[in-house]
Amino acid sequence: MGYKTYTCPISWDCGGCEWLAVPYPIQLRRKQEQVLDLLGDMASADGASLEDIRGMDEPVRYRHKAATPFAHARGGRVHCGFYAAGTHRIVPCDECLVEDPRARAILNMVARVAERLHIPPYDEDRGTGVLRHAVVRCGWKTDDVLLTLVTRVAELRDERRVVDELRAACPDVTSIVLNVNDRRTNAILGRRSRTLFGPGVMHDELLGCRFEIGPTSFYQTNPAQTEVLYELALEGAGSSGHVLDAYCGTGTIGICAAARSNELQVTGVEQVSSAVACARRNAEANGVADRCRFVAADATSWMEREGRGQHFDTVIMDPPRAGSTPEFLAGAAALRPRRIVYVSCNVVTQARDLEVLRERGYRLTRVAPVDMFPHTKHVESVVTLERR
Ligand SMILES: C[S@@+](CC[C@H](N)C(=O)[O-])C[C@H]1O[C@@H](n2cnc3c(N)ncnc32)[C@H](O)[C@@H]1O
Repeated sequence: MGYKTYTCPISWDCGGCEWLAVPYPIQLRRKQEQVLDLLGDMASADGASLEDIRGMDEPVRYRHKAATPFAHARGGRVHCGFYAAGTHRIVPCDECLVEDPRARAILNMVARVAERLHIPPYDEDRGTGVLRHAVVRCGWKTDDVLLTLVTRVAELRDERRVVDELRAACPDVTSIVLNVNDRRTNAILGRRSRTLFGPGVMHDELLGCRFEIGPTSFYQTNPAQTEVLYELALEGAGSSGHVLDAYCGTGTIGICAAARSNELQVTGVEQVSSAVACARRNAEANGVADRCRFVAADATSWMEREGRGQHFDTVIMDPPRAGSTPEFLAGAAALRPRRIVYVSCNVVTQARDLEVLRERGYRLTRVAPVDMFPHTKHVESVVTLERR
């Protein structure tokens, strides 16, 4: 790919791809250095290998999830796009370099339909209006496109017509869900969802397994690199024994592991109950339900209440950016699994948590950075630890 850079007409305003002007090989080098700074001392003290970051061949169109806020504009227009960096000013966008090309056109079309049908955008200062956000999830290996409309109210006026217009304007959309968020919050999604059209979920495939993903379930936004990330986690999981898949979302890592080896049994723990329901259906769909069990619980409470009495050969953990808790980490180490595989989207919190595991008898054996978000400063890393 050499040292070419990519251009985007709104890159100065949008703030989404803060490293767009930096050639991709240099972005990768910077991310590698970031991981080296944070984990290098631990890795060399433990004799672990710090591998080269795994990047993308062509770092464009990788985001299979896209979202937009909505706001009033002059003359009854509805604005949508990205928030300008550090503000809530909306920068319109016709086409985004890093998104699945279908996604932005659909989001813009939602704004046009809202204008035509006089659906008022949400006013975050006053807490009034209806349409807050729209989120599009596009399948990578499937043609599924799930559109979620996030509204302040539980019912849309003229709901049938809204759906008909959206379907006519966006024939790629295979499902439409209404998600209600009536809280004064920056969080996009609310807790209640209702299907307006189609199955209300999308499907995708990772490492040969098929997954159902609900509108409020976590699903990695870069599926191509997710396969790279999961391969690393599965190598750490081994091919037999009992695996704990903590912070499991819709069960993707554990199910891929179970599908690969009949000798593996999986327990997954996830706090979003609708994601756990998806995980159970996903285990059925992939023929591994007899060896996979999914529990809806806070990972720390589960570890303190139920985990303690169980035997696990491997713990895979993939917590959110804030990382895990000292209690979960202490509990995981007390189970004395042979290996712990820590998948992280925030190496700062990962480094903090790894220190706890090292103090409790584990040593790093492998550090493998992965670039899931080209043109941003974010880096993921998969760290494998073994009991000393
Ligand atoms: C980074 S995602 C990983 C999900 C999954 N491993 C995957 O690759 O799709 C983190 C997951 O942890 C869940 N989560 C966040 N806090 C949690 C907690 N305290 N207990 C259990 N799950 C939690 C989130 O809902 C999310 O599904």
